[in-house]
Amino acid sequence: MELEIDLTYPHIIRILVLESELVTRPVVRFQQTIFSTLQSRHFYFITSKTLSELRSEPATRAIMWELARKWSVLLVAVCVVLSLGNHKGEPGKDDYPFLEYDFYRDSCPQAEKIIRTTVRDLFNVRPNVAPQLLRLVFHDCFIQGCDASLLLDAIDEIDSEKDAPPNHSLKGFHLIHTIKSKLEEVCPVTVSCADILALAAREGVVLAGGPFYRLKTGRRDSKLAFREIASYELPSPDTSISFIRESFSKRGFDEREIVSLLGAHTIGGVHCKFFENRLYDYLGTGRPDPSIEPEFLDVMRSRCRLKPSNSSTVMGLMAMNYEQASQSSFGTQYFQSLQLGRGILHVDQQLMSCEGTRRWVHAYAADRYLFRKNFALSMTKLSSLHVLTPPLGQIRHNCSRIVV
Ligand code: HEM
Ligand SMILES: [Ca+2]
Repeated sequence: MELEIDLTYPHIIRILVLESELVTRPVVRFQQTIFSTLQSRHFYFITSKTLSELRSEPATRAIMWELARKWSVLLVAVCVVLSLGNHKGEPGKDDYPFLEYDFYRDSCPQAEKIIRTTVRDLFNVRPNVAPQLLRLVFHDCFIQGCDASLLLDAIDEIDSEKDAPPNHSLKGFHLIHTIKSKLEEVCPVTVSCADILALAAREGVVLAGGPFYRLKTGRRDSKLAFREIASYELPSPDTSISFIRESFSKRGFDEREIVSLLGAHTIGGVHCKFFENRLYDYLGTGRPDPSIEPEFLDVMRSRCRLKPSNSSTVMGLMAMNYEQASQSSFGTQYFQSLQLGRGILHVDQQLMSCEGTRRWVHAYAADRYLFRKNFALSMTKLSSLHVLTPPLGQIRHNCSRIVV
């Protein structure tokens, strides 16, 4: 067994115990801490806490004690909490076998760093890059997989997905372009746009207070775009819960994962046009959606007045800024709002309308670690859907055009 610690992110301690031979010598040194004999089982912990925060938490202390007792491991720093043991859906080393960790280690060793620092710089100027990137990766991966098909412009044979109605309100394409231009300067035609999208969105999540998740790389870019499929397969904000369940389950997501992914709606903004009908004329009744809590209905109506039409007004999905959407509230506040009938989009509030999803809303509202863990796992899965690997696909030079 081997212990690997990655300190790429200063505020994140990632500890990965890989299955292999039992090692009885000290294997790693971290802040004067020696980790020694470890046995059996595969662990993957992600923590977004600092060492002192970890030490002060009773839950963490209990886990450290449990580990120390069971495996005679001396742990001074460890691990909140992807729960102990292998959880269903937890990424193992054999998941997504066509991709690799650090795929560009030889061909472009600076790639991940360039992506990280560029997103950080952009975020420091305009924090709304984080939700923009996150939404882009969802809209790309949901349609024919994570292949950057979404980024192609309508030229020649390409029927651009950008022209599909559900994609009209997407923003942030220029961010991918900026990152790609920097990468082209150092490693021309090497790093795929699909990898840039996945890694940049992950960066955005971390910057917006969400959890870090590990991503393999090696995705290739598609030579096609799928406007028509995007038009009817991307869920509308007025979708029923049964359609959501069906379309996500076709892509391998269960209710636990669906509810966690919708936690992305903690950050970013929404145009009034996407929920106006709930405020004034729900399903043609001339009345508001009865599931909206009355006080919240007044607030939303005051922000999105019907006349003169205000449908281009944007309000925060959770009406909060990035300081508020910090680690403590990323997700939690979204789920607590749903419990109170304060979901903004119909699709959000729908999570409370059936038992299968409602129980996860309650679970995530009560336990932010559970949410962060499941969100991280679901994002890893979303970011690896139906990837293209050789001999399929290509590496584009410009993310909005195929190489001919
Ligand atoms: C049932 C599925 C979903 C529907 C119907 C839906 C719909 C929407 C709509 C209508 C908006 C507002 C767009 C605007 O006004 O410009 C939005 C925003 C957003 N969505 Fe979703 N969404 C869904 C799932 C997801 C998932 C799975 C993610 C990510 C994992 C996601 C991430 C976001 C983000 C981050 C924003 C804010 C974008 C920004 O501020 O630029 N959504 N979504
Ligand atoms: Ca795609």
